[in-house]
Amino acid sequence: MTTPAPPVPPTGPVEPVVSVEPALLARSVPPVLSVRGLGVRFRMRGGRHIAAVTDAGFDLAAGECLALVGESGCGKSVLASALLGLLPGNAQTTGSAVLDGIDLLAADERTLARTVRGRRVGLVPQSPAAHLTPVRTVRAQLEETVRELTGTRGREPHRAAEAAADRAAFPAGHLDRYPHELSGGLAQRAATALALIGDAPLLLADEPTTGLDRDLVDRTADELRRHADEGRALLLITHDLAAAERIADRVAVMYAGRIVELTDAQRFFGERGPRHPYARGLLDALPERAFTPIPGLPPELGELPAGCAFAPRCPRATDLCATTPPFTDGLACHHPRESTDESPEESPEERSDERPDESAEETVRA
Ligand SMILES: Nc1ncnc2c1ncn2[C@@H]1O[C@H](COP(=O)(O)OP(=O)(O)OP(=O)(O)O)[C@@H](O)[C@H]1O
Repeated sequence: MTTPAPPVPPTGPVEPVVSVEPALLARSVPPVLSVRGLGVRFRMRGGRHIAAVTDAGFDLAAGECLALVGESGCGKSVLASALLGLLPGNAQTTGSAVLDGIDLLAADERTLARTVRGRRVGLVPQSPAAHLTPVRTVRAQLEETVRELTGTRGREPHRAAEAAADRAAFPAGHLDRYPHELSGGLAQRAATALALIGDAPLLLADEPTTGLDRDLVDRTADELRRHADEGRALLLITHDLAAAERIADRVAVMYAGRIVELTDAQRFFGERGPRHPYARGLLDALPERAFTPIPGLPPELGELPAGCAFAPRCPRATDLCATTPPFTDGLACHHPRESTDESPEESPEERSDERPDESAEETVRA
């Protein structure tokens, strides 16, 4: 049985901690993580394949938060699992993901277990209850992780465990509880504390704010942002666009296994907005914006249509969309929108004439 979440001390209004500077700074230093042409396919019975991730590429620098957003089932968690070497046996990967000189896709299990997970890459998992060891208290798990990662003994693991719990807004009074005695929100915070404890240079946070109320969402998001501000890289996988807006420097939008747009968070959430019609649709679907859902459903990843997978739902689709748009200038779309561009009838040539010079923006593919 789970116990209800205890009252958490009010944190008061917290100012958003996002700024443009980290993104600009991030691009001037070598990336912590460099992903190129990442693909994950699952072999299924009868020779079928599910293309969960296709040709994903991005760099992530120290001090930077990249939010990976997109509808359920588009491949976000599979991408994170690939980076940690946690894919099931029926998965095949292509491409590379280099962190600190190690290609995470090619590394053997021993390397991943001993030098990557927890030490170089911390994970806030999507299902914290499954991630926590059921027969150990939260404190025991935190202290054990400190001992394992740092080799410290004596009082230090005790101190570090309590500090990590505090950073993740996990109440000290609950540290001696077992996972089954925690609410979903508390289990989430315990898993966040575990992920923060190793101070890994790369933190993957897969839906870290699920099950939290808005105050705790903000507090957790700000703690993750602080992790980045201290010089680490943060990949935030989330449905929560408000959390992404609060802390992300850049936003990568995924649709049917592909990153279709990668842009500055300021542009994405600001007046200019994203250029991909799907990314626009995600924002327009928000209750605080137009509250207009995107018509239709995403395709089955085992039966992707030829060309642009979003075309069947896209108001701007033309015959050209039967071919896969290349990913250039942070975008994979034959008919992108600009902030001043409201007319779907306008020709792509006319629109490209109006396009502002974005040569400074990162091109994802190598
Ligand atoms: N072991 C597996 N075998 C076959 N298909 C899988 C396997 N694991 C995941 N998939 C498929 O890969 C696709 C992407 O799943 P993924 O969990 O990455 O989506 P997501 O974007 O993280 O969604 P959500 O936001 O709901 O977590 C889904 O269609 C899922 O069914």
